[in-house]
Amino acid sequence: MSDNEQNVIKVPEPSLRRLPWYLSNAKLLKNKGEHFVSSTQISKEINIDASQIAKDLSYVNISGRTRVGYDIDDLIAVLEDFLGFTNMHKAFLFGVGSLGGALLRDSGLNHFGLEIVAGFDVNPELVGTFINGIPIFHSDDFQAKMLEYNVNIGVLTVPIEIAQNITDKMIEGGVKAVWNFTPLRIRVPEDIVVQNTSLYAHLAVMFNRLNFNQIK
Ligand SMILES: NC(=O)c1ccc[n+]([C@@H]2O[C@H](COP(=O)([O-])OP(=O)(O)OC[C@H]3O[C@@H](n4cnc5c(N)ncnc54)[C@H](O)[C@@H]3O)[C@@H](O)[C@H]2O)c1
Repeated sequence: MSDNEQNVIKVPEPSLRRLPWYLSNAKLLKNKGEHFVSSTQISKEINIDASQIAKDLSYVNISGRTRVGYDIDDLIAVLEDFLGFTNMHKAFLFGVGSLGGALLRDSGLNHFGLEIVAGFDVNPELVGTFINGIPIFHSDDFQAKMLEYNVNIGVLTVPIEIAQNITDKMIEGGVKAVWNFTPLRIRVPEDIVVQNTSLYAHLAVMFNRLNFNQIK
């Protein structure tokens, strides 16, 4: 199997969500001077069953050595490559408000393979300015900018009322994946990837567990 084929395997979502944890953990152990890491070691650090870790890592093109485990440098390189963090994926962001502005300021996204190359807004105070070196254009200029930049991801941080409209425009312009931060379940054609992300959903889980622990 070639590396490219390996990368297009449809890995179950729970495994995909865990792989970045293994990556962070491997980096942490490397910084502590370790050269090898086993599933059992990772298991102790992040409290996930060792057999689950071994299964998750079986999706990745790496094999461990009996007793010593995985070479840390290899594990980091293979995970970064598999997760797509080594390829920069260019994106446009729509809605440079509190959340959109914060995402533009977050240089951390670059370490995870996402480079937001431009923001779009309608606010005249924002259009023509830069945040973190990233230019902000008027939404009306989106189509023209699509031809200029090689982008296939759109980050959606506009008010909910216009979320569908902006999504439709993005897709018409050639965007193939939408990272949707709005609470709207946007409708898209089948071949378009949507990732919904909500900080608030995680808060609800935290509050529920907190209340549960308090009455225990
Ligand atoms: N997923 C999360 O965890 C999370 C967290 C915070 C906010 N949100 C959502 O993100 C969205 C933005 O929230 P916010 O607090 O940043 O709002 P905000 O009002 O600060 O920002 C919205 C921005 O969109 C711009 N805008 C309006 N019309 C536009 C258009 N046609 N094209 C491009 N930009 C346009 C506005 O000028 C403004 O700058 C909302 O839908 C909100 O519900 C989600």
